[in-house]
Amino acid sequence: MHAVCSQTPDMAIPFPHLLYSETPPIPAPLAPLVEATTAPTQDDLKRIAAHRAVELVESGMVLGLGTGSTAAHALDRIGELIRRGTLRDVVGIPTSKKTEAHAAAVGIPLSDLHAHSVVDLSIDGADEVDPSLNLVKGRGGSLLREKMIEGASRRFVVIVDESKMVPRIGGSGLAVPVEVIPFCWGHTLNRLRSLFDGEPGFDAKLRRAATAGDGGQGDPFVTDNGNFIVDLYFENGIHGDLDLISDKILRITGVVEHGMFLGMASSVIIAGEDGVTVVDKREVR
Ligand SMILES: O=C(CO)[C@H](O)[C@H](O)COP(=O)(O)O
Repeated sequence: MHAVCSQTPDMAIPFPHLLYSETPPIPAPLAPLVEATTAPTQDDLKRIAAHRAVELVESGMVLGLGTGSTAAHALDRIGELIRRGTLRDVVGIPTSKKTEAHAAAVGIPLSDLHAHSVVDLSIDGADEVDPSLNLVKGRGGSLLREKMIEGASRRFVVIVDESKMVPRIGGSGLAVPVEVIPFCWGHTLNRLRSLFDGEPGFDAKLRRAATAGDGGQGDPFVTDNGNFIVDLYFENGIHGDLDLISDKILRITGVVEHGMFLGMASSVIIAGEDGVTVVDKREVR
């Protein structure tokens, strides 16, 4: 722990009864998504979920463009449909600089929340999804812009492969990210740690930029907003009232936002080896 303030330091789908199908409003995919004879890879499943979500995109829409390897498939598909002339007059609001560059490269016209304070449809991936459609997002580091844009959306559709479904968020052994300002980040980290004092197996760590050979002690990872990320680790997931826990985290001065997206998803599209399941917010607790 740094004492000095420094600015540079395969599970079953649990909702089979909620499965419904939609009538595709757009032409079929240009090429087969998966060779029929081989089992789909995880990336195939991500693409299948993404293409299913893009079926919801209509001409004239303002779109929230997600970040990550699953959302990237949606960007490619939207770009493809724009180039074919199937989609017209759509604009996309990117949730990260990486997405901005990708969207521009595939020909999606870009905008922002200044010009469009209401977004028609956002499509994005997630790191974890619980049975109530609460999410963990931000392991790619884009949680703040994602939460702003997806929170401004009439409809927020989450796209995942089935490995992202968990009984309890924070329980997959991976981090729940919290974006913090660089100033005195160690102090903010300690305050986050004391919030979860007594939680068995809890840990909080500053995220470092991935640099080969530095033993994980390299420069801090810096978000698109110039902030740092503190990753929270829970041994058995986050227990208790998630809204209350969210409020407690956000009340710490120095915290900008966290990666729990509670009650925000309108629906989740889950691609698995046995097919696609769509779970709608209205059908869960
Ligand atoms: O929240 C995110 C980025 O901040 C991503 O949506 C999340 O990490 C999922 O990524 P992937 O689709 O690559 O698994």
